[in-house]
Formats: sequence, C-alpha cells, structure tokens
Amino acid sequence: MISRIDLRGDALPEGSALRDLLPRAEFDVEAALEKVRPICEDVRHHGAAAVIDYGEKFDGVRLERLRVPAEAIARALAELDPAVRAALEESIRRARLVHRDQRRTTHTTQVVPGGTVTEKWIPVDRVGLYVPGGRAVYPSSVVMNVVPAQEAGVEGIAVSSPPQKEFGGLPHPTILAACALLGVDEVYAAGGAQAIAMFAYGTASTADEPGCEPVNLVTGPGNIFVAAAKRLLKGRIGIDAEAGPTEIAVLADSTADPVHVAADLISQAEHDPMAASVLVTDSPELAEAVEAELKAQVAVARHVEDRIAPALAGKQSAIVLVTDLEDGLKVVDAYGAEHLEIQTADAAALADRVRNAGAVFVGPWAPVSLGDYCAGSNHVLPTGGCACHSSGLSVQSFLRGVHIVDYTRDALADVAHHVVTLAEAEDLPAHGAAIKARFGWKVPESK
Ligand SMILES: NC(=O)c1ccc[n+]([C@@H]2O[C@H](COP(=O)([O-])OP(=O)(O)OC[C@H]3O[C@@H](n4cnc5c(N)ncnc54)[C@H](O)[C@@H]3O)[C@@H](O)[C@H]2O)c1
Ligand SMILES: N[C@H](CO)Cc1c[nH]c[nH+]1
Ligand SMILES: [Zn+2]
Repeated sequence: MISRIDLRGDALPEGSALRDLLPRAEFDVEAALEKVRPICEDVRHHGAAAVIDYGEKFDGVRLERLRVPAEAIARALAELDPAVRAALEESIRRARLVHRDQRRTTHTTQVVPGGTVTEKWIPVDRVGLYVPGGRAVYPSSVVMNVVPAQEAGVEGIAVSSPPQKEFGGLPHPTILAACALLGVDEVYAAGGAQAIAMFAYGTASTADEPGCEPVNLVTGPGNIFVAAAKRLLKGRIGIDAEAGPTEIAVLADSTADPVHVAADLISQAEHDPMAASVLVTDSPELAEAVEAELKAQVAVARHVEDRIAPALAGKQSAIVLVTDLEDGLKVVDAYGAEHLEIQTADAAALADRVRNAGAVFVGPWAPVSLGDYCAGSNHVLPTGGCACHSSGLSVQSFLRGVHIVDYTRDALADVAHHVVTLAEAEDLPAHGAAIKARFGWKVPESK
C-alpha cells in the first residue's frame, strides 16, 4: 500500500536530485489559475452576488446573505459541547502563550551621534483569515489564524469558511463557536477562490447587510483553488503562503515504536488524498513493522477510501531506507517537510541539526497531532518544500517593520560626501543634489 525507496549502499544523490527522489503529489497551482481567474473577476465585478452564486455551484447551498448573523455565532457557542469548548479554550490559551512571546519590540540603533534608525513594528490594519471547510472542517485553524493576528495587534479581523449545506449554509457551528471564543464577530460563509476574491476586492453594502471591506492581507490554508486565488491576487493583497496538502515526515531508528510511527503517518494522511506521509529510517525491521502496523490501523480507520488509502498509496508517500541517520538527516532536510518528527535514541540532538522543516516534533511524546491542536505551536506551516525559504504563520506574519530615520544636521553633514559619491557612481546626480541643497549646494567637508 505504501511504496518503499531503498537508498542504502550507494552514496546519496545531492541537492535537487535528492529532493526529486521524493516527489510531492500533483498540486498544479499554475493550472488552477485558469479556473479561478473567472471566479475572481466575477467577484470583482458582481461582489456578493457572485460569491453567493459560486457557493451554490461548489458548496451546493444558496445563501441569502454572506455575513453570518451575530445570533448564529452566539447560538453556536451556547450549543457547543462543553468538552469541545474546554479543549478549544486550552488550545487558545497555549497558542496565546507562545504567540505572545513572538511580539516584536521597537528597537533604536544609534548609527552615529545624532543619527538613529528605529525599527518599529506596525500591525496590518485589516486581515482576512481563511478557514478550510471542504473535506473536513477546521475549528483549530480558527485558533491558529486568529491568535497570532490578535497578538500582533491587528484591529480588523474577518474570518471566512465555506457554507455547509447541513447547517443551512452557515459555516460549521464549531467554527462559529471558535470565533465567538476568540471575540471575532465578522464571519462570512464563503469558501474557495470566491472567498479570497471577496477579501481582496470587498463587496458593496446592500439594504440587507453591510459589505465586506477589502483586507490588506489574507492568511490561512486551503485547497488548490484557495492557493491559486492567493497567487492570482497577491500584490493587491498580501498573503502568508500558498499552503498545499498536509505532509508528515518521520525520521526514526530502531528505538521508535512502530505503533506510534504508523499512527502518526495515518494522522496526516487523513486530511487529503494528496497528503504525504514519509518514513525515513535506517532500520529495515522498523520499516517492516510500520508497514504491518499501517495495514492493521488503516483497517479500522475512518476516511480510508477517500483520503487515507489514496494518500498512503500515492507517489508522495513512502518508506525510505537509508544507511544511517546521517543520511536520514540529509534526506529529510532535502525534503523539507511541513511536519518532521524525530523518533530516535538521540532525538533532541538530531532535531537541533535539522535545517528545513515547517515544525519539528522531538521524541515519542510530541506527535504532530499535538501540534495540530494543543502544543501552543502554530499548525499553518509551509508545505511542498517551501520550508527551505518560509516560516509558518506567526505574529510576524501580521506585522510590518518600518525604519524611522532621524539624523541631525551635523550627522548628515558628516556622511554627505559618501552619499554624493554613491549617487554619482549610480549616475543619479539628483540624489546628490538633494544633499547639497541642504548645505548651500556644496558638499560639506567631513570631520
Ligand atoms: N497547512 C495547514 O495548516 C492546514 C490546516 C488545515 C487543512 N489544511 C489543508 O487544507 C486543505 C483543505 O481543502 P478542502 O478542499 O478540504 O477545503 P477548502 O475550504 O480549502 O476548499 C473548499 C472550497 O473549494 C471550492 N471548490 C471545490 N471544488 C471546486 C471546483 N471544482 N472549482 C472551484 N472551486 C471549488 C469550494 O468553494 C469549497 O468551498 C487540505 O488540503 C488540507 O490538508 C492545511
Ligand atoms: N495537520 C494540519 C496541517 O498542519 C492541521 C490540522 C488541523 N486539524 C488537524 N490538523
Ligand atoms: Zn492534521
């Protein structure tokens, strides 16, 4: 059911050749652009009416209005299962602890006497947070989007999630309840590309409801249509990342428990038929035991036909045998998984050497599921190998650093000749003139 790749014996390929040994599932955002372009254009020109039309087409439910009424949000919280409420509250509490510590402080550097550069961090004014709701619904993604935005100090927060037919076209009630727990009252029942376009272009107010004001930044995971709309509208709006299907890599040795490893691989395969589950190990015995465990556990799992089985059987999932853990480390670094578990005898030491992963989970007691819900870490993480250049969602994602430059006359005079020289070197004399104009059109002599 899951394929094997044997990299023992020969020297490992290097660089991109090593990365290519472990392909991802086809997630052709470029091709999806052609599908989402007309959707985004429609929303641009026809606003809420177009979003409602696409909701009917793709989500099978025709809405009267996009904005979720305050009573529906309050009702969802009132009717929330107390155990789910307690779990969400704990998830929020832990996420707040971690994200509060990510806040940036204003920092001033005195470059020369009388010359300072202050770096100030300013939150984005208004954000649109996307919470997926196609194959599964993700109240936990409400927490992972909203908490960093709030801790960054963002004032305008809007959430959108697909309308659910079985709930009369509202987003899933647990998503609404999570919004209520977090104090978010601007929630829309819109999914896919049309939701991202709604955030980017805004919608006009009608007699029935206020429109959605355009946002500055859109964050949150989603399927290929969400990713394509983000790519298309990037520039008009900022985006966090084009998150692709979920992935887990486990680097394990003979000390790992095959029951845990198999359970963790299945846990992420449960998201999507394109999800990737990869085990990298130097132990053929562990590989065999995990294969047997996968069979046993899949036999009693839910979501097998539509997600777990195709995800594990896909080219994106594999058990990779390596000569030793040094090679294993090279393989997982080349792969750059969204989630990387280290289940080895010296897990902490090995984890410390990882360079490319969205998040690293150390040892037997830190499964990815913990991070998905209640570790305090963020679960919106770079996929598709983007961990080599990008980070997961954080307070930083919602901040802009601004340099405030403050020089006295003397401090400018002291460096003026360098500025003029560089301006001349770039054949941009007007730049130099802007300095000379302040000193009677002469370059002041440096001290
Ligand atoms: N990285 C993370 O933090 C994270 C967290 C949760 C989920 N995920 C991933 O997010 C993804 C969620 O995808 P999903 O599909 O379940 O939910 P989704 O909310 O992203 O997409 C559902 C929407 O897609 C649109 N759509 C469906 N078919 C369409 C079509 N043919 N053409 C145009 N639009 C169409 C519909 O409008 C629908 O509302 C999964 O891949 C999951 O693994 C990632
Ligand atoms: N593993 C997903 C991507 O990081 C997040 C998630 C939400 N709910 C369960 N899991
Ligand atoms: Zn998950």
